[in-house]
Amino acid sequence: EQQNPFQLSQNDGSAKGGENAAKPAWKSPEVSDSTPFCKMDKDENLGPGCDVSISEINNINKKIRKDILSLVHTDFFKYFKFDPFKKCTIWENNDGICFRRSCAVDVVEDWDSLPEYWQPEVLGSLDNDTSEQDDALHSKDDDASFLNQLCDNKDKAADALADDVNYYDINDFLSPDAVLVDLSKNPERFTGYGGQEAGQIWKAIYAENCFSSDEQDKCLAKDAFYRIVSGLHASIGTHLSNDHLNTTTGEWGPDLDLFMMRVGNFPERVSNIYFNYAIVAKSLYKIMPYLKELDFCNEYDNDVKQKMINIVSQLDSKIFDEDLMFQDDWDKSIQDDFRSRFKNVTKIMDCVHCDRCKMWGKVQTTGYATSLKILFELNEADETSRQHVVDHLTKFELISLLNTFDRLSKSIESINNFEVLYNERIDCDNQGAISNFFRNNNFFRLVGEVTGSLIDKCKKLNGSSNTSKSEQIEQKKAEVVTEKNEQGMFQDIKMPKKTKKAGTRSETSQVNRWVRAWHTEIHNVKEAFRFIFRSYIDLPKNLSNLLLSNFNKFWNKFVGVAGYLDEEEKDPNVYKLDLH
Ligand SMILES: Cc1cc2nc3c(=O)[nH]c(=O)nc-3n(C[C@H](O)[C@H](O)[C@H](O)COP(=O)(O)OP(=O)(O)OC[C@H]3O[C@@H](n4cnc5c(N)ncnc54)[C@H](O)[C@@H]3O)c2cc1C
Repeated sequence: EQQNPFQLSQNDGSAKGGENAAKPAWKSPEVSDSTPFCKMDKDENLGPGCDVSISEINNINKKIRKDILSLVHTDFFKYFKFDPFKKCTIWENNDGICFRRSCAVDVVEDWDSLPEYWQPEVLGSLDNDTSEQDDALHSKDDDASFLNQLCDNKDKAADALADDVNYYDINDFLSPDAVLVDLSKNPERFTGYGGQEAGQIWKAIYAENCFSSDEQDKCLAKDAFYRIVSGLHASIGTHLSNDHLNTTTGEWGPDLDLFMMRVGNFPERVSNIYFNYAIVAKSLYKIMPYLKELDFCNEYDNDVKQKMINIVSQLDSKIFDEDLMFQDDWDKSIQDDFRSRFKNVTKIMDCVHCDRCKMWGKVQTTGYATSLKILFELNEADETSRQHVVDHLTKFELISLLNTFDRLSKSIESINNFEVLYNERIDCDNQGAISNFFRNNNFFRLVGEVTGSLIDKCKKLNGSSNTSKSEQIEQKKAEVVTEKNEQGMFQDIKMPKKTKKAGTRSETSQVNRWVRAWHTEIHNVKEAFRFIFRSYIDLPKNLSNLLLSNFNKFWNKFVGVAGYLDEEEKDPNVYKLDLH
C-alpha cells in the first residue's frame, strides 16, 4: 500500500543507514488520490532548533533566489580549485572509474579566458608580501595558488592550517595537482553515476553517524548529522531529477517520476533539504556583521559584497538555533567527535569515481563544513573566537559556502516546480477520465480537438514520450481498432446520396496522377544531376581521403598493427530518389 509520502511528522526509518531501505514502488497516482504535496504540513516547524517552517523558507527563497544565482555567477564565486587525483584513503581498492562524458569536468586550461585581474602580468605587479610559511605551503608549480587568497595578497589558507576548528581538511585545496574549474560551466546534473559504487560511498557517509556516546539515541547532534547528510543526498537527488537526460529524446529536463522515487516520496528527505537550508542560512546570517571586514578583490568588491548583503538581509536569526546543540561539557566531547566525523565525510569525497559528482560533492561538503565551523566555533562575544573563525575564513570556504547555499536554494525551487508538475498530473488524470467519456460518445468527439491538446499535454507529463517501440505499436493497433469502431458508430447517420459530381472527381484524380508522375520524374532527373555535380566537387576530398587511408593502412602494416583502421564509412553520402 502506498504510504502518504508528504506527511512530515512520519519518519522514514528505511532510509537510515542508507543500505536497508527498499525503493518505494512509485505508481501513477489514482484519480481518487489527493495531492500528497497538499497534505504536507508546510506551516509546521522544521524540527528541534529551527523556528521556521517550509512555507517561510519558500518565501525567503523566492525573494533571494535571483541574487544567489547572480552571485554564484560572479568571477569571485564561480572559479573553484580541487584535486580530482587525490588518493582515496578510506579503503584500499578504489579502482572504479566513470567513463561517461557526463561524469567529466571541463577544466580551465586557457589562462587568457580568466578575468584580467588574474592574468600573470597583473598579479606579478602586485606587492607580494607572502610569508615564508606561505611559500612553503604552495608548490611553485601551482599556477592557480593565487586563488587561495582573498585578493589582498594575504594567504588565509596559511592561517587556517594552524586552526583546529575546521570540519574539513584544508590541505585538500593546497595540492599542486589541483585543477581550476568554472563551476558555472559544469552544472550539477544527472551523470549516470550510480550502482554499487555510489551506494558504497553513501553507505560510508551514513556510517560516520555512529557517535561513541552512550546516550547517542537522545543526542541532538547525531540527529543533526544525519539530517545534514540526508539533506545533501536528497539535494543531489533533486538536481539529478531536475536536470535529467531523457535518453529517448536526447533532451535534458525534469523527470517527475524519478524525483518522486528518490525524494518526493520521502517527506523526511524533503524536510532535510529545508533543514540544511536553515543551517547554511544561519551561518551566513552570523557572519553578516563581519562581511565588511572580509577582503574581496577591489575590482569586484562592491558588486559581490552588495549582493551578499541583499541576500543576508532577508534572513533571520531564528531560522536555526545552534546554541541548542552543544550546551555542556558532555556535549563538548560530542562536538569534537562531530567535527572529526564530518571531516571524514569530506575525505570520502576523494573516493567518488565520477569527477563531476566528486567536484560538487567537495564543494558542498566543504560548504557544510564552513557552515558548521561558523555556527559551532564562532562565539560573537569572544574576540579570540572571532579572530579564529572570521579572520581566517579562506576563499575556498566562502566559495563553497555560497555555492552550497545556491544548490539548496535551487533544490527548493525545483521541489516547488515538481509540486506544480505533480498537481498538473493529478488534474490530467481527472481530465483523462472525462476525456475517455468524450472519446466514446459521438457528439463529444466533435469537440475532441479541444480536449486533444490537453490529452497530449497530459501524455507528456505522464512520460508517455518514453514508451518503447512495442508499446508504440500496441498503441497504434489500438488506435486503428478504435478508428474502425468509430466508423461503425457513424453508420446510423443517414448521408445524402452521391451526385454526378462524384464522377468528375475520379477524372480529376486521373489528371492529378499524371501531374504527380511528371513532378516525380523532374525531381529524379534533378537529383541525378545534383549527384553527378556533387561527385565532381567531392572528387579532390575523396581522392585525398583514399590516399590518406591507404597511407594509414600501409603505415599500420609497417608498424605491425594491420587492420587497425576501421574501414566502414562513418557518414556516407546518401542520395534519396523519389520513387513514388
Ligand atoms: C558524493 C556523490 C555525489 C553524487 N553526485 C551525483 C550527480 O551530480 N549526478 C548524478 O547523476 N549522480 C550523482 N551521484 C549518484 C547518486 O547520488 C545516486 O547514488 C545514484 O543516482 C544511484 O541512486 P540509487 O537510487 O541507486 O540510490 P542512492 O541515491 O545511491 O542511495 C542509496 C540508498 O540510500 C538511501 N537514501 C537515498 N536517498 C536518501 C536520503 N536523502 N536520505 C537518506 N537515505 C537515502 C536509500 O535507501 C537508497 O537505496 C552522486 C553520488 C555521490 C556519492
